[in-house]
Amino acid sequence: MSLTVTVLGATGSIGRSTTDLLAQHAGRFRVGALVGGKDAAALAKLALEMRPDFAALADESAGPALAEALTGSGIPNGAGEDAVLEAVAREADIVVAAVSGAAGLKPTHAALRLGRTIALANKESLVCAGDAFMRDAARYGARILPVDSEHNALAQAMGDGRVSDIAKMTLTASGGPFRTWAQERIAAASPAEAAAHPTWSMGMKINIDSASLMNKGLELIEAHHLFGIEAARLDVIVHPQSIVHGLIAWRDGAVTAGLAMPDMRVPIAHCLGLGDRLEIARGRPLDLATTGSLTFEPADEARFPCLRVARAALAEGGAAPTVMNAANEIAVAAFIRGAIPFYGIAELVERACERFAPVYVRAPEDVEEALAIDAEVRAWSLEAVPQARAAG
Ligand SMILES: NC(=O)C1=CN([C@@H]2O[C@H](COP(=O)(O)OP(=O)(O)OC[C@H]3O[C@@H](n4cnc5c(N)ncnc54)[C@H](OP(=O)(O)O)[C@@H]3O)[C@@H](O)[C@H]2O)C=CC1
Ligand SMILES: CC(=O)[C@@H](O)[C@H](O)COP(=O)(O)O
Ligand SMILES: [Mn+2]
Repeated sequence: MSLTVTVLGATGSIGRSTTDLLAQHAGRFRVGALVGGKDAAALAKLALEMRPDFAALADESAGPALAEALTGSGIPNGAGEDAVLEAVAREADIVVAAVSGAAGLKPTHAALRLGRTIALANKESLVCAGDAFMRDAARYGARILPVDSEHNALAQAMGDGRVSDIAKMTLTASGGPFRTWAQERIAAASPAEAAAHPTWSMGMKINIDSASLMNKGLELIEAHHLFGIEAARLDVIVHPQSIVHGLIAWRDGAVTAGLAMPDMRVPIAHCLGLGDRLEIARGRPLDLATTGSLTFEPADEARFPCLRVARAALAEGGAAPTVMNAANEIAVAAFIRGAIPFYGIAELVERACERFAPVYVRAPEDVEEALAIDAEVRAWSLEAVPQARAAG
């Protein structure tokens, strides 16, 4: 019997890698709902290829374009928040959560409340509302499978080991496009330069996060929630080849690691396989002899202050990660549209963390509270953008 897979963020980078795998293994999977943000043409094209049970866009105003593009196809569709929730409510064995940003939290949490198996790429859900999210996953019997390459590699490296036996869990970072750049050059970097990731093909927001190393900061917080491990036993190391994705040093000195070519279909296939290993057509097998050297170096928090800010938010706990994530999303969007320089991102995020630290001390009790804090910090950060520009 085939498994039904719903994809949130279907038209994005992770969404496309997922539907590529679903198409390759059409006998094993059927497509439940496909959900996108606002790109009606892209979702309609994908829906015509994949024949889902339902297609939905978050942006209500894009609904008529989607409906028109799917006229005569027989594919039910809709737009707006209710349509997205209707998509989530459709029967599914696996929900791939691949919306970008905290916008993914509500639909992913709705799937979680239905007790679904969730292949989670949307790390911002965990950064925004990690405690409540993981608590509700347990409460509603939802299984969370990590898609993020480092966390998936770490889950595989864990085997049946115990978290209490871990001495150190290390996430690798490619170092991003500015790994070897001097601080002055980074300060003047353009959005196009920041988006030129050296090893992975990804969406715009995560590309900028990788360039600032905020992505690795988000991932430390993600690992804390996924594995239930505290900050003191979490580490980051720069590994420019992106072949080793995560390492676990055990208390007896043994180290297990997860390796693969930098292709997101590998961790996605691991999640979709639910214990079976799926073949990936057109995948490049890892060949260490031709790869040559695997190199490692420490992360430089002076040139990449976002990593320092994220570590501080993780150490502080409470609502600090919620605040940090919201400010970062506004700052990244401001950088992309040219409103602030690259280091304006770290500056704005740090100011937001300082501003809100005394206001929100404890962790959000539920997802609704997390989203309320998120909205308040976004509004404040938007107001602060011109000041950040002057300061930068
Ligand atoms: N790309 C990668 O290799 C990796 C990504 N991740 C994580 O996965 C997530 C997705 O990343 P990526 O695929 O790169 O992002 P993309 O920007 O490529 O895709 C984002 C997707 O989300 C959709 N979307 C945007 N806003 C909404 C909304 N409000 N409701 C529903 N859908 C929405 C977009 O639709 P539309 O285009 O119509 O707006 C698009 O389908 C992120 O959290 C990222 O950190 C983690 C590891 C690796
Ligand atoms: C593919 C993936 O998992 C990304 O999150 C990746 O980690 C980004 O590369 P960086 O290591 O440069 O952040
Ligand atoms: Mn990652």
